[in-house]
Amino acid sequence: MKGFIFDKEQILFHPDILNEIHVGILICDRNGKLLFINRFAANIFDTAPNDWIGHHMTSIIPDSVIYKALTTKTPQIGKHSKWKKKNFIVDASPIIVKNTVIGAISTLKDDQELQRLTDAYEDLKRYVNMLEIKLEYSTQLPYTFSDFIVAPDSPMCKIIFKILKAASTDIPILIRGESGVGKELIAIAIHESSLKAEGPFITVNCAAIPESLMESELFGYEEGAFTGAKKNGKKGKFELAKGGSIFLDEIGDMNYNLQAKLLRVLQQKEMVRVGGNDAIPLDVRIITATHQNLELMIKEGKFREDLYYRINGTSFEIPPLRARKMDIKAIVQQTLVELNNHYGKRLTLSDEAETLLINHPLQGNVRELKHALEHAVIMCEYEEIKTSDLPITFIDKVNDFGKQLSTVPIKYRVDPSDHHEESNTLNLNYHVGKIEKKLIIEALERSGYNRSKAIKILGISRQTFYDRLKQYEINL
Ligand SMILES: Nc1ncnc2c1ncn2[C@@H]1O[C@H](COP(=O)(O)OP(=O)(O)OP(=O)(O)O)[C@@H](O)[C@H]1O
Repeated sequence: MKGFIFDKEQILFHPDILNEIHVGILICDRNGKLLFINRFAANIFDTAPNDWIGHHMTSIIPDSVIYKALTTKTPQIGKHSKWKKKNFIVDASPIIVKNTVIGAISTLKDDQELQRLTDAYEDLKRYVNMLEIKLEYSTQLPYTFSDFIVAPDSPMCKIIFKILKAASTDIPILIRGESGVGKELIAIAIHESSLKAEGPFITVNCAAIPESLMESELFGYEEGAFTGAKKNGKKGKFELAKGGSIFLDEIGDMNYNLQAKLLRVLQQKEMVRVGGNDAIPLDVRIITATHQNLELMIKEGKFREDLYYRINGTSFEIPPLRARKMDIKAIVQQTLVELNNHYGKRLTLSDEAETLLINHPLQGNVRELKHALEHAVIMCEYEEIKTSDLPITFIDKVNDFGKQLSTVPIKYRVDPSDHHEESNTLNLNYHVGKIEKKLIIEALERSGYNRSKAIKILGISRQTFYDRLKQYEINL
């Protein structure tokens, strides 16, 4: 036990009680002599406690707040104070017994500590805010849609409720909408809230699988069905999805002849493996998606009308992200929290960057938005994401889209020629590489990061495409 004489009384306590806390404490007597200083305060003042105890406050800290509280007999709250370039906040109060001031006490908080606490508080507030948003619509939306971020006042909420009604039946569902709006995410949620939730969820991207392989991919094959066929044959996606759901993504890209085979399978509720004879019963929920106008394709003779009616028990159109700006905000907010956690950062978004995101055409929808944000989080070197941290091509698109947009100041546009490294070189590979990379990124963005479409746009083979992604470190 240690202590001090206070107003002729010996006061004893264990010093750790006041030394372990992250707030400085000073106590002085009725004459202004320092009686006690805890470790935190001593650190702020860069002194050893014993060097100061017994000295008059005015001799150690001229204009000290504690002395002012003592002499004016009035509490001094939230006073900013400075000591050798260190800023801190001081609260001080006289100690009054039986109407007589017998001393004073003050607390000191390091301004940096205050900053740290404010930052932590802001982080926590953002997190709570995000949880509140989640909670608000999670009371309305079922857990199966927990990954699907929507604002509480989003038009998507109504659509989701309708989807859920359909999900609980066996009816085939067609999901429509631009690339990247979340059709696959919705298909997963439909499966999870369906009667077949316990079974597998199998995805087939009808645009990505070469036509020649599609039939065996879907329906499987028997041993010896064709050259290169595996021993014992192979199960198709429909067989793999048994008891669960099959999600036929980009159904509009399915070859016309195969459409007829698919229709037969759906009508007869059974299928036969390529090169086989035995009928295998079909026990799957059918969910399809497309970004194409199937009705127009039917008129143009590119999509079978009978298949259209078979897959379209009911259909839902997911609006593009630019048509539901409240969702952009909600997605940005939550994605930033997730990215900060992932990259160990504590970044916030500047107003300019937020304005740009909200006014962006976002042709690649949520996928494009998330990619742009991740790029910005990785590139950002300070505490706030600026417009210039977003990908150049992304900024260019908003400028092209809305030249009238006064909200995106021209100063935020980054000119690629600003990067002078090696710009004087005539090395052909260097320049060809730069152009190739730019074209690949452009194709990816135009296709809403749909690889198959990007490959088509670029007119290169899948292998070359993936080789280039690796070579230019383009992460998808
Ligand atoms: N509302 C949302 N909340 C959170 N993430 C979303 C949302 N919508 C889409 N995403 C994310 O955006 C990306 C694209 O979503 P998804 O693949 O489901 O879109 P899609 O419409 O099926 O695209 P495509 O037609 O190109 O296949 C995924 O990473 C998905 O998780």
